[in-house]
Amino acid sequence: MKSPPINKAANAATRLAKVLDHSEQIKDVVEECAEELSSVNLVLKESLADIDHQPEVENAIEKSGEVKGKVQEAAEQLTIVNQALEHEIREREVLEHQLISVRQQEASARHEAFHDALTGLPNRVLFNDRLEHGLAQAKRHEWTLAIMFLDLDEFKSINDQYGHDAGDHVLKIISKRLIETTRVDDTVSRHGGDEFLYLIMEVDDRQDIALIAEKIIKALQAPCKVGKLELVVTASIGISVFPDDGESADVLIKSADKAMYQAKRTKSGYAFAGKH
Ligand SMILES: Nc1nc2c(ncn2[C@@H]2O[C@H](COP(=O)(O)OP(=O)(O)OP(=O)(O)O)[C@@H](O)[C@H]2O)c(=O)[nH]1
Repeated sequence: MKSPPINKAANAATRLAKVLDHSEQIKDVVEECAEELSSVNLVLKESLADIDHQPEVENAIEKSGEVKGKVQEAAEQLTIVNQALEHEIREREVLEHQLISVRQQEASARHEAFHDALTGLPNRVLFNDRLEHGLAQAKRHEWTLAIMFLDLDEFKSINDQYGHDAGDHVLKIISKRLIETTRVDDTVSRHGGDEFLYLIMEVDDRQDIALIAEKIIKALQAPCKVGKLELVVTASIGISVFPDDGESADVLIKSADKAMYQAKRTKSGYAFAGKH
């Protein structure tokens, strides 16, 4: 599986920390070598003082002293390199945290763009996208789809009698129940106010759709508990069916909206668009 960029960046800092660890070990070895060379040279010099003058041995000791100097210098350079590595690791860690925070902000902005702030349901934009996608699939596989336009009845009176906050609370409870009545492949969205739209994928026939509408109406029947209040909210549902009532998203939504008004007028709970 491909790792996401944040993980890759995090791995980069971890890899760099491993390189630093390795480099620190090498520096320790080099420092140890310099110390050993130094003590060996000291012993050699002391021994040489006791014996006859031997220029080759003196030269060798001098050379060894030079080597010790170089090894010491290498150890110092390694210390500088390791400090730079430590600095780089700290910088990367800061960048990684910034990257994670930017990604989280992006994800939350994306969520906000496609969801309703009050209820968390998909919004109009996401619903339209799912509907377009659903219609394309339905055309390809010759499926029947249903669109339901659900509008709460006299919701204004809840706001008027109990206040806007109570109204918000009711909308959240209703939304939760609507989600619970939705199958995985279906979508329920809030179109603003007290209007909700359903996309029901792959239904068999109108009898099937009617059963779903009845299930939704039943789910809404239970009183909504808002503090000490128990508020009963009913809804009217208009239903349009693809392909019978139209081929485009726009036509299907308008037909469902029209059918919803008919259901509201006749207090029938739900009504199908057209005459079938
Ligand atoms: N609490 C709350 N109320 C909202 C929100 N959005 C819209 N409303 C209110 O919802 C009410 C919808 O009222 P109407 O469109 O007149 O519908 P209704 O009262 O349900 O009447 P019918 O649809 O004819 O049954 C209005 O009072 C809006 O102010 C919201 O986010 N929170």
